[in-house]
Amino acid sequence: MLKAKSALRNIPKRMTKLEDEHYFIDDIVSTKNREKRKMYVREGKRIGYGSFGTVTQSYLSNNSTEWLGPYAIKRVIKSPKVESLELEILQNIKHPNLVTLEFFFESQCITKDGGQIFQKNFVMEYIPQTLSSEIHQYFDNGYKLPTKHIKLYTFQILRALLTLHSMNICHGDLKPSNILIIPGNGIAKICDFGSAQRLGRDEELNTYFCSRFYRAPELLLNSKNYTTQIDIWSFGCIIGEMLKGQPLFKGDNAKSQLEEIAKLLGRPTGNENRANEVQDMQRNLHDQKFKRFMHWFPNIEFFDVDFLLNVLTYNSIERWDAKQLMSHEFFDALRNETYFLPRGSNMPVHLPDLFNFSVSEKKTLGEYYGLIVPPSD
Ligand SMILES: Nc1ncnc2c1ncn2[C@@H]1O[C@H](COP(=O)(O)OP(=O)(O)OP(=O)(O)O)[C@@H](O)[C@H]1O
Repeated sequence: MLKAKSALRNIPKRMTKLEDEHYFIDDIVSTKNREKRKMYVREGKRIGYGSFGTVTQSYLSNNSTEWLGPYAIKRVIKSPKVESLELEILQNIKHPNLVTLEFFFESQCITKDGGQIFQKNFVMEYIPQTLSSEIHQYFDNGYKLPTKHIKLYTFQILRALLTLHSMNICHGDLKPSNILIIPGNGIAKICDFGSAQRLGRDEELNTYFCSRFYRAPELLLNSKNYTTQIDIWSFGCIIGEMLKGQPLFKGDNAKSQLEEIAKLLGRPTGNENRANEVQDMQRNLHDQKFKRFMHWFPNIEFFDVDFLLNVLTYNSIERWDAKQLMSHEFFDALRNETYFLPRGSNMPVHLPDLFNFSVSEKKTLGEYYGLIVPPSD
């Protein structure tokens, strides 16, 4: 893996290197019309160096004088056997809350010991901020993320998950650094489909994926029967992080990760029953779990605690899915008021269009559609 990583720093061989800063490729595919064309590529600063590849801020040109961009180019090693689900998702699922792929191309490079590495290059729209950097911007300066912003970004994450999950695809690595945001207009888009999996096939499922702090209890326990609900758990961890300014559960290994989770949720009894839980909660506000949530997340409303309880649930069947969560009172603030105040601004800005659901989204939402859109829509 180390060898591969150092090889990735080289300019790929099938591209003709013209000058230090740009090179020529003769078969770049546009996702708009699937046509192949010749283009120049100029790679700039490195913006991500993940476990699977590199991401650089880049520009493209038809003539090497006028440059289009910036774009983000993610370069990953191409497996000769496995077809890339990452490319399939980026190419085929167009959604306002999934990062847009503009072009892609293949390349190859030579390692120091003379081996050959084949690579895929995804040329995506460039979105300079992540939810992770946004959380830091606030908390490092002694502020909390405004509740409206939390609701705005999380609603869009759920909208993206609704579409992925309706295709039985789990993202598999949801975390704040994989949520790209545009703070000025409140847009959020999920990126990084490198760990995505299509579930429901009879193949042996991998349980070792997803960054530990965001890994669902069923994955920590090595269950082979997990569902797309593992992303909902990660989603809950993201909200927790937006509220607290740091990862909600920070274990050093799977066992201590489960212990951290138990500090908030209590120990799993093996017989969690959501219906009873709600009854208990309504009957007795001093319910232990509810009290712990209130203690961990002071200053949030009753309904917001209820929302979190529905997300951070051991039993993945009782954990609410994307459409149920989108219909929760937690998001009423987005249905009732159409403005928000971007960071560092005192001019309210119109919320992005959150409810312009496509035909297939409406079909997936079914009876929930009426509960999710604002009354006048
Ligand atoms: N379209 C984009 N625009 C701007 N930045 C991006 C874009 N895509 C990815 N990035 C940045 O690059 C980082 C790494 O990208 P990505 O997660 O896709 O790669 P990875 O190798 O799977 O990384 P990791 O192992 O950290 O998940 C992201 O966390 C994000 O900060």
